[in-house]
Amino acid sequence: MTAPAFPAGTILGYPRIGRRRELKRAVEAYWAGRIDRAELERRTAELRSATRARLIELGLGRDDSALPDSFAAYDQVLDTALAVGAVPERFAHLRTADGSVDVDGEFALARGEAGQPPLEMTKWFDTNYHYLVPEIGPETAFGAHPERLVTRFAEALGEGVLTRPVLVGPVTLLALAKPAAEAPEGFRPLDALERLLPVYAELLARLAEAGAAWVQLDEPALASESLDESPARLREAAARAYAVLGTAARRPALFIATPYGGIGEGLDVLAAAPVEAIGLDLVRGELPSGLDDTTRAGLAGKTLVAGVVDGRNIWRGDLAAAFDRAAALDGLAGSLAIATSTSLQHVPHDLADEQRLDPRLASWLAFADQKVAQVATLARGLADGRRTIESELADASAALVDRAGAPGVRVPAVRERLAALSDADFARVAYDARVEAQLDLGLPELPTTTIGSFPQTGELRRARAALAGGELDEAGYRALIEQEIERVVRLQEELGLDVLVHGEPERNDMVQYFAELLDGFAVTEHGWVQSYGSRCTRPSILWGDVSRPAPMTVGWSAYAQSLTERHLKGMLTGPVTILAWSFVRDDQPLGDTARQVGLALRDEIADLEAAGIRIIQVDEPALRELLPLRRADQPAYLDWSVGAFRLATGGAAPATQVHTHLCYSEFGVVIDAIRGLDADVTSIEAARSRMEVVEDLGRSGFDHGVGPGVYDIHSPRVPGEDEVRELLERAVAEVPASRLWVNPDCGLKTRGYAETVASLAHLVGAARSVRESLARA
Ligand SMILES: CN1c2c(nc(N)[nH]c2=O)NC[C@@H]1CNc1ccc(C(=O)N[C@@H](CCC(=O)N[C@@H](CCC(=O)N[C@@H](CCC(=O)O)C(=O)O)C(=O)O)C(=O)O)cc1
Ligand SMILES: N[C@@H](CCS)C(=O)O
Ligand SMILES: [Zn+2]
Repeated sequence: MTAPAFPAGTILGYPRIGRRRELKRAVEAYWAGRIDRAELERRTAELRSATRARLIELGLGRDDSALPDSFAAYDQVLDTALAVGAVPERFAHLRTADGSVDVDGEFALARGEAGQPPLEMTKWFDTNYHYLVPEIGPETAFGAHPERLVTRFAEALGEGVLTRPVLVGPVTLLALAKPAAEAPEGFRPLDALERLLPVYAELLARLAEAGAAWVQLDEPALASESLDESPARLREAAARAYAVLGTAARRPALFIATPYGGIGEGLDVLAAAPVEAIGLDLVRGELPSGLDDTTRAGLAGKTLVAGVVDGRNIWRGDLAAAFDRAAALDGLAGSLAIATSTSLQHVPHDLADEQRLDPRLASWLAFADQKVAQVATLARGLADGRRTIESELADASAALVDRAGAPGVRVPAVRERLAALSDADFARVAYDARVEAQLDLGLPELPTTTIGSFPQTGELRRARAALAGGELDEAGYRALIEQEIERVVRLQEELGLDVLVHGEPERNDMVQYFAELLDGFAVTEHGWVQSYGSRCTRPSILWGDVSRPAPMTVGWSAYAQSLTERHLKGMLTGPVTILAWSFVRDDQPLGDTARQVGLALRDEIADLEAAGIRIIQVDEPALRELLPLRRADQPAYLDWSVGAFRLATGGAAPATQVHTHLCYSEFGVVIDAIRGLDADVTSIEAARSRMEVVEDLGRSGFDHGVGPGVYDIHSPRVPGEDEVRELLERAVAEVPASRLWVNPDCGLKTRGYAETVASLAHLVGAARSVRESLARA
């Protein structure tokens, strides 16, 4: 086909939450019954319209398919799964008369419904975004449901904007899916590719009919070596998929984007395929080199879309280097375009909204809107020559120089302390000796505990907002938090939990709370980024050397301990997670930064011990998330990440019981790293996957304490006592009871009190009943 011209500059996706979290507010109001469906539709349409207007204002083209339509009410993977009819059998009743699933059905899949747990949720590549895992089996009734895509395309066209619909590509959709419950042993979702392709072809035909000139298919699976399918099989699948889709009778031009890393030989496959544009992540991936003649010939007829503006962080970066990287590709393909390396969904909307950031720091930054403007600048430079954008390039370079020399970026005292570390600082005494030293904790068999947070009530959040706005003073805020801590402690005593927590009511977020108290970080006012569904976080900006000016959690933990005879577990966020969920400086290796955070936490642990806290949990839910997608990079990562955790905890006395907690990921591939953390007890998400991870841990020879989650806290569903007991019995079959803990999958901050109390009562009841049956055996 003769392709329409690809836009000179584009982005792979844009934040959809809204600059004031309009999407969050709309869907949560809908779920709470405060607005009806028509109002929900009205508000989401308004948000999309505002987004289009903004992107055009920032320099993207109105009528050249430069604007991606990357909207999703909950999740883009779920939207694509629904567009191809991949609805799990257990949710078949959600299909409407024409077989599609409407927005209510979509929310039911995402959030579960009575008696039916939701789709599993897990991390999207190495990001803090969570997608819903499609369930695919040989019987999955695929069918094209283009209505939503077409309606949104028409909505934009009605405003005179020619958008570029975005879908997750067929290879990635299947590579990220899990086998449906009823699939036979050994079935792999990618086996369903042949049946799925005609459905994608149908979607493309319908979009072409509606007038779409280009469609973007995201195939990040090609950039990952960490999926269940081998890179070779993924490439083979991509070759087949695009041979079929590329020769479909009626279709828009195809832009295959491959964000999150380099695709290596995947480029040969896409170059050979009958598609019109290929997007490369040139921030994480390499410039193509050593290409053979066939690949060169394939590229000659295509557009190469150079992803040189980093979609993953908020640094303004080296714009001149980005330009040169893109320009180096000139002549390699039929034409060249500029893009972001990934969707901008991982960064906040607009730096201009941040009035309280230090202006010097702000001059080093670029949020989504500034990155769109960077794309437009670079595209102009490619078209009109480098000299036409010389002043923008020079300004960005000057900001980089300013940043390198600014006070706080390199603090001698922090660097000297790091340089003086020795191996001994990274190790505690042997585990067996620690078990001995901890016997006087007097814990029962199968001790019960929670992961840290209790429900974050509206009252707490409002109080924090009032404190920030000056309507509530420090003393009033402290009194409220202490009142909440006391309530949570009493509740846990009544429920009969063995190891108590203070409930984390003082924390806006488990990373931001620490970032606000550590030197080297800045926080934003409006820098929200979608984490999953309607939930957002405000990643902090780690810009300088990190140190701890004062204790951060000791006051709250000591207060909670003073209220009870039981052990109170201190609660910290680990160095890897603090890095993973912040925007981290890019001017030194992550390992160096992680060790600085590790030292600050080490001091906090010493202060908690001095305050009489005997059990301390250091959460590392992001340990798996940061694992590099390329295997060659993984050993170095595992080395520094495990090292930073051990540095944080290595000073703890043998009698102090160190816990860690992991969630939101499949941990099979980092089992050795979990062992390497050498925590006395590891609590780990397990309920949704029915304890699979316990088997993995057993196989790996893991012989420390373990608390596989027996209550899935991601859904408002209250598990029955029998259900919890059954999960516990599975765990007891794999792990000696002497090492087993009983706890939920994760913290309870997103839950309401009613379901929390009921679920914890069942958890304690189930633990008691299993304890009794063990005693009888
Ligand atoms: C454990 N998880 C976390 C991840 N990343 C983090 N950085 N933090 C995490 O905890 N990644 C993996 C998972 C993802 N899970 C979640 C779970 C829950 C949320 C969540 O609930 N987010 C909240 C925002 C939390 C927050 O920062 N709250 C602040 C600000 C509160 C606020 O919005 N205030 C209002 C005013 C008050 C009012 O009237 O109610 C306002 O500003 O408008 C606080 O508590 O002070 C969310 O609402 O989405 C995220 C990730
Ligand atoms: N301590 C944290 C861990 C979440 S991953 C909490 O309970 O919310
Ligand atoms: Zn967790």
